[in-house]
Amino acid sequence: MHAISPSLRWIATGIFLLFGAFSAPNGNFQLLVFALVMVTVGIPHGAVDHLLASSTTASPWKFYLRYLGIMAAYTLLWVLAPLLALFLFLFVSAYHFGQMHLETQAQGLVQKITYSSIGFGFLGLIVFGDWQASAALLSSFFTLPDLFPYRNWIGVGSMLLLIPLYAHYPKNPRIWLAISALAISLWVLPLYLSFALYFGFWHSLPSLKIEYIGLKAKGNVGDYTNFIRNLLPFSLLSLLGIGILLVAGMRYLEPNQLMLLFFILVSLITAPHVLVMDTYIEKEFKAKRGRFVA
Ligand SMILES: CC1=C(/C=C/C(C)=C/C=C/C(C)=C/C=C/C=C(C)/C=C/C=C(C)/C=C/C2=C(C)CCCC2(C)C)C(C)(C)CCC1
Repeated sequence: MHAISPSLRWIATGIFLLFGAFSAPNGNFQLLVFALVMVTVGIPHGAVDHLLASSTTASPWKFYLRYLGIMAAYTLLWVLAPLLALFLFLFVSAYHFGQMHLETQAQGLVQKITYSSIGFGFLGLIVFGDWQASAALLSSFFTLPDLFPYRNWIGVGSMLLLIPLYAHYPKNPRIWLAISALAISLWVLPLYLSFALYFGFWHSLPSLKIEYIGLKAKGNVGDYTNFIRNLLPFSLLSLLGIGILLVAGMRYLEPNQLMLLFFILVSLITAPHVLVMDTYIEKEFKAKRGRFVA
């Protein structure tokens, strides 16, 4: 996995751009690619959180109670204050995305702001690159201001938020080119392809690589097959839970509302997952300088 994933990311980027060019109007095709990516790498990348946390948590039961407790609290927040829950989801996601690009220790506030800036940069390009689709999704539940006229400026702002990532690699044109190519791809692709490309190949796959290397070094998993076997139980459980709720929702909700429900359900597992990864990265990468996985 270590050797193949960098080139795999670029092959995926090329294929997604071809998909985008030839299938843009076909919403079903986009959704199929999106679903495939979520099922194969998106959801599974969080499914070994219990193994990653095993070195920092005294008892497994404490871990599961805390994990499920955070999910329950976040569900309550969506019910009581949906807008706050959405903003929190965006902030937490941005921090987590940025952190996984740099894999550095968060030395204080500046580093945490750096992570968030990078994450918001990529999220901004994904969400505002196809604002029509994003707005349709969000406005199925929230009242939105008309941001379409500002879309290009927000795109420029998102690129500026990526400056800390460029600055992290002074005089490294190869990495700068990689960041720029990814940013442009995310901006031009339709929403679901853009999100699937970034989340699947630039976040989940590199995260799985980090998880595999770390767990193998500690003897918690064996070869790839054993790692995949460890990913299966909680991936299947989560997919089953999400699947049941989406199928139940199909009776009452419009397609865009269902899609938003999907993101809401993902946000529930995102909250504890980000905490586990934060603790893990802080501990494991103390001595290392970060790197942009290109
Ligand atoms: C271990 C465990 C488990 C499992 C877990 C898992 C499986 C996890 C996963 C995790 C995950 C899987 C995570 C994820 C993350 C994600 C993210 C972070 C995302 C983000 C996104 C966003 C932010 C979006 C945005 C948007 C768009 C794109 C469009 C428009 C709209 C909106 C704005 C929403 C269980 C629970 C069973 C049990 C206990 C233990």
